[in-house]
Amino acid sequence: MGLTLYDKIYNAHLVDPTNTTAPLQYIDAHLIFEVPTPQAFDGLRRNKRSVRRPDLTLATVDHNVPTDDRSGYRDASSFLTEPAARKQVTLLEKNVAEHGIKYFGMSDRRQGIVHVVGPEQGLTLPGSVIFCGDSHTPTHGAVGALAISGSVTEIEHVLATQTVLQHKFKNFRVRVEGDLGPGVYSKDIILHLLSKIGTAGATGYIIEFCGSTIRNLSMEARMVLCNMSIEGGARTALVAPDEVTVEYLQGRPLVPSGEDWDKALTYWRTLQSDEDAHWDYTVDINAVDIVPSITWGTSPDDVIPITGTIPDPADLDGKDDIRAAAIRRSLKYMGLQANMRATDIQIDRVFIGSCTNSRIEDIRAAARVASGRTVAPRVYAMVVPGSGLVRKQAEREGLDTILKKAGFDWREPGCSMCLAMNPDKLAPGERCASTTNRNFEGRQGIGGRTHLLSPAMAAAAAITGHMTDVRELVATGNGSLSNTQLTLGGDKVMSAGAVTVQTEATSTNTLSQPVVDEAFPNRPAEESKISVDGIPKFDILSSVAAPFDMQNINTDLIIPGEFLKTVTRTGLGPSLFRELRYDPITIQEIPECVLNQEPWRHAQILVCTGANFGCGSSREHAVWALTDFGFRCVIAPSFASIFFNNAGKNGLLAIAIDDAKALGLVHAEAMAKRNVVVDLPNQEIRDSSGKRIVRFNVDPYTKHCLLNGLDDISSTLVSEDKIYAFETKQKATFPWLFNRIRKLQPPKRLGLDLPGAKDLLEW
Ligand SMILES: CC(C)[C@H](C(=O)O)[C@@H](O)C(=O)O
Ligand code: SF4
Repeated sequence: MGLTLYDKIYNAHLVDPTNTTAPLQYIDAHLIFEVPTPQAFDGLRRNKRSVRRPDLTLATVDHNVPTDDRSGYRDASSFLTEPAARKQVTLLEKNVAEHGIKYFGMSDRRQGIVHVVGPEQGLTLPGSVIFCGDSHTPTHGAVGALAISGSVTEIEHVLATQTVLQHKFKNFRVRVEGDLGPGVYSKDIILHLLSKIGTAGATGYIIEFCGSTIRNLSMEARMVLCNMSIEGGARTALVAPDEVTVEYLQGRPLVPSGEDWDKALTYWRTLQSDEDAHWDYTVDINAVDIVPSITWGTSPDDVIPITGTIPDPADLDGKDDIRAAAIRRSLKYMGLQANMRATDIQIDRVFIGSCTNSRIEDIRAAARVASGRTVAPRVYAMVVPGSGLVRKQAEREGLDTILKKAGFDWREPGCSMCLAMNPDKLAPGERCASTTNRNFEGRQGIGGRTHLLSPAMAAAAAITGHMTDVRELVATGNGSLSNTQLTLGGDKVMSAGAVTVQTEATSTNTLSQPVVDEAFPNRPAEESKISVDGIPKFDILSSVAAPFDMQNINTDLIIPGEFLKTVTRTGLGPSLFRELRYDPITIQEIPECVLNQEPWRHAQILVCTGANFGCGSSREHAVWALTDFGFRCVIAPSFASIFFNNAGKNGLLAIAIDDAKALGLVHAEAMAKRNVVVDLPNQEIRDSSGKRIVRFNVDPYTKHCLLNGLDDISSTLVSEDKIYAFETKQKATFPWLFNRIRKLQPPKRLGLDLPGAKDLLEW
C-alpha cells in the first residue's frame, strides 16, 4: 500500500525509527516569538542547557506588539508602554542575543506575525519539518511542509534537542473539486469545511487538502486553509507542492539557489501522496456548494451562508439538548436572535488582519471592495498587514491610499485585535466583522462579539455597516486568483504575481557574509542530560471532582489571552475560567459557577461531560491555570490533541472516557460532592466506596513520566547520539536546510530598518 505525503515526511524525519514508544521528529526549522518563550529559555537556563541549533531558529515579535505608528521608534523598552508586554518582548531580545538567534524586531521591516514571516522569508520548505509554539503553525503546511505546533515545554524541548516527541497521526483527505463562484475565497472553503466536520472533526488527524479547486488556489489562499485546520481539531494540514509552490518560493531569502535549487526542485517534485495511499477519512466538497459565509456564534464551526439565517435552538430541543443549550448560550453572548437574517447583523468594528488573512492578496481583496467607497459612519475599521514587508508592498501598490481614503485605519504589523493581548481590543458588547480564525467568548476583548469572514466580506461590512453579501457590492474575483492582473476601480493597477520583496530578498543571498558551517554548533554539555525540573509525580489521587457539562471548552475560555503575558508558569489559578467565574463588569464571583462553590473550589479533579476539552490555542498557560488552581486530573469524553499533550508534560492527567454511561457515573459522584479516586498505576477510576467505575487508557510513555515525575528532555537527551547521526545524514541529503538563517542580513544593510531605531539588534 502506498503512503500519503504526511506519512512520507513523518517517516523521513524519525530520528530513530525503532523507537515507537517515544518517537522523535527532527526539526528542520524552529520559529519563535515572545509569548511562550520566556519560560522555555528559563528552563534551559535552570538546567544548564544551551540552544542546540541557533542556526535553525528564527525569532520575531507579534502578539504583544502595538500596531501604532512606529515613526518615532527607538527601542522596545521605550516603545512598549505596557509593562508586561515590554517584559516579554525585551526578554525575548535578551534571550535571542544570548543564544545567537536571528531576530526580526520591531525596527526591522521583516517583523510580523510568525506565520506570515516564515513563508514570506522562505523558511518553510516542501518536505521539511517546521516547529512553532503556536497553534496556527499548520499555516506553513501550504508549501508542503510538515508544520508542527506545540507549546512552552515543547519549545524548550526543540531548543535543547532540535527534536520533538510526536506520535503518528491518522490521514484525513479533504478533496475540493470545481470552480469557486464569484466572491468565494479560501476563507469560505475552510468555514464551509468546519460547518461540516465541527471543531473536533479532525482531532487525531493530519489533513491533506487536494482536488482541482485547491490546485487552482494561490499559495496565500492555501495558507488560509491550512491555518484554520486547527479549528477543525487537526494537528496540522498540508498541500502537496506543485508549480504554484515553486513559483511562490523561488527567490525568497531562505530558499536555496543555484545547484541546491535544482536539487531541491527534483526532490520537491517527488512529494505527493501515492495513488494507492491509505486515507483514514475523506471529505469531498463540491466548490459550487460554497457561498460567502460568516460565523454567527462563539465557535468557528457556527457558520452560515451570508444568504442564511441564525439557527433556532428550539429546533434541537429534545433531539440534541447539549447542542441546543450551547446555541442558546452563544446567542445570548452574541446578542442575536434566532432566525434573524445574517445581513441584518449590524457591526461596530471591522478588523482585517491576523495570520489567517493579512497577506498581500487579502489586502488587495479588501482594497478592491473599498475602492471609491466610504466606511459607514458608526464603524471603526482597521487593516493590519501581517508583516512589515506586506505593508511595504501594499504601499507600493497604493492600497494603503485606497483604504485610508475609504476611512480605514492603516496600521503597523502584529497579531493586533486577533486575541486581545495588545492595545487593539473590543469593548464589552462591541461587534466585529473579523478576518481572524477564532470567535470564542472574550477572544477579541472581554464581552466582545466576533464574526469570522473573508477580507472581501469584512470590507463590504465596513462599507455598509452590516453583514453584506460582497457579491452585491462589487463584481468580485475569487480565492483562486493567482498571477493574474487584478482590476481595481476599472484600471489595471497591480499584479498579483511575484511580490517585490523577492527581489530584495534574493539580494540577501548574494551579499558576502561569513558562512558559519559548524556541523553542530552548541553541543549540550554531558551534565545537562539530567533535568533539575521534572514534573509533579502522579500515582493515586482522591478528591472531590468539579462537574462541568459544556462542549468544546476552548483554551481562551480556560485562560484568556491577556493573561499570557506572564513570564512564569505560576500564578494563573485566580484567572482560570475568568469568563465563567467572574462578572465582567463588577469582577465579583458568579455564585452559580461550580468553581465558586464549596467543596468544588478545592477540587483536584475536573469532570466534564462535553467533548473536545481544550480546543483552540496551544497555550500551555491553560494547563498551568488548571494546575495552579489545584487540578491534577481532567476527565472528559475527548480532548483537543495539543491540550492533551500539554497536560501530560505538566503532570496534569487528562483521561478520555468515551463510555457515556461510565462518564455519567463519575459526573454523578462529582455532583454528589463525593470523592472520586483516580488510580494511575491500575488505570482505573473508583468511587468513594472503592468500587471501580471505569478503566482508562493511558499512553505508556506518558504514564511512565507521570509516575516518575520525569520530563521529556532528560529522556530525549539519552538518545543524543541518534540525534547527531540523523542530523549528519540530513545535512548530507538536504544541505540547503542548513546554514541559511545565519546568512540573513541585518535590516540596515537591506534598507529594511526604521530610521530612528537604535542599532541594538544586529547580530
Ligand atoms: C499565544 C499562542 C500560544 C496562541 C496559540 O497557540 O494559538 C495564540 O497565537 C492564539 O491564537 O491564541
Ligand atoms: S491566531 Fe491571532 S494571535 Fe494567534 S498567531 Fe495568529 S494572529 Fe497571532
